[in-house]
Amino acid sequence: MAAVATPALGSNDIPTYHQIPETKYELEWADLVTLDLSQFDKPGGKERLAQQLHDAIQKIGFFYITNFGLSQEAVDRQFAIGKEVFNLPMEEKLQYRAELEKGGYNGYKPLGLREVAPGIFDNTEIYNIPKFIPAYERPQPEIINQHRDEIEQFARHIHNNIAGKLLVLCAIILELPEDYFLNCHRYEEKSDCHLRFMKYHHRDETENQALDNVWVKGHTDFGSLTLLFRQPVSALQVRTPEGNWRWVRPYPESITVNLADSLDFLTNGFLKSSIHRVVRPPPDQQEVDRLGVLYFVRPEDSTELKPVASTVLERLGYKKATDANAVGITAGEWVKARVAKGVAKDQPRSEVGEQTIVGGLTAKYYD
Ligand SMILES: O=C(O)CCC(=O)C(=O)O
Ligand SMILES: [Fe+2]
Repeated sequence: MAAVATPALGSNDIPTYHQIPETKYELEWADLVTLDLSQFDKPGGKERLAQQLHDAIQKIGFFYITNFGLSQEAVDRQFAIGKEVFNLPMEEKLQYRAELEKGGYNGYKPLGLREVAPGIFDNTEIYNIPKFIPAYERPQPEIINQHRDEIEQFARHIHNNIAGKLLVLCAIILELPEDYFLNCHRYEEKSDCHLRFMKYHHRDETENQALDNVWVKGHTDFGSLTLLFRQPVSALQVRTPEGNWRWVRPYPESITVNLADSLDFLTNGFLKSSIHRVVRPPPDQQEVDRLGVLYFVRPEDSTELKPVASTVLERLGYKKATDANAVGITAGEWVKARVAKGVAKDQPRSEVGEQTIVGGLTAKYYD
């Protein structure tokens, strides 16, 4: 019998991840600013980046960052690990199911948990990995345990060296002490920050039509910042202030970043939580399952979501709390309530509009 050639893999090795080509279609792309983080430590660099970020958020709370200190190889390793996680047998993945109904989100979220249109269920599988601190130790699949050091290094780098820089830029914009937001985003403290592997299963024509091609309705994210590592399948769209949807182009070697609810609350709407959605990819990418690697940055659980005292907010008229209901609610409560509402059976997620979350606060969903 002829021997079957197998690649020489060590026990911890996994296949190299190859990204597919970008779409050939010319879509209506969003015009996003790129922040080159290699400028951060140069003289005057932080201030220039803060100015750029300030301009970006006036238009749209989405931007790219480059030169963030992780090689493409390191990023691709995370895609490779994520792919292996989703390739595990369903019964194994279900052993790590997240307690979504109780507002817990760490672990596995199976495909099709939410009915997004009558008889049609969501097309995402998610695996969330919390911070690597004792409070969040939990059983993980072997594939994660085997690569734990690599994943932890990756996550800590994102948190401390990428998100940390962006939080400093936010403080500079608000003329606050540079470490202002760092003090409520400490890695060792409890918070809902997590690294996420996410897989969108492609849909057939009938499903796409029933959904008007919208896979995830327009929404804002819950935390402070969301970081999306570049992947080539075009599907993410941002909503412009004029209410138009524009595609986010997969910019080479970049991370796409958006601002989220908690920063919006903390700045009384000055740092705007950006509205985005996920739609059917263009025809040349329709048959692929879209794998994502994301990092969600959220304030420490105990952070009260009340507006900060900033002279900039005062000057620009953002001082008065317009949404008094956010005062007294903590970041931890907000996120848990939003997660739990997101899976609750009685919530018409399929509809556009406002959803009550906690203490009179609402979340809006867009077409
Ligand atoms: O997959 C994407 O590009 C965006 C995902 C997203 O909006 C989310 O998970 O909140
Ligand atoms: Fe989102």
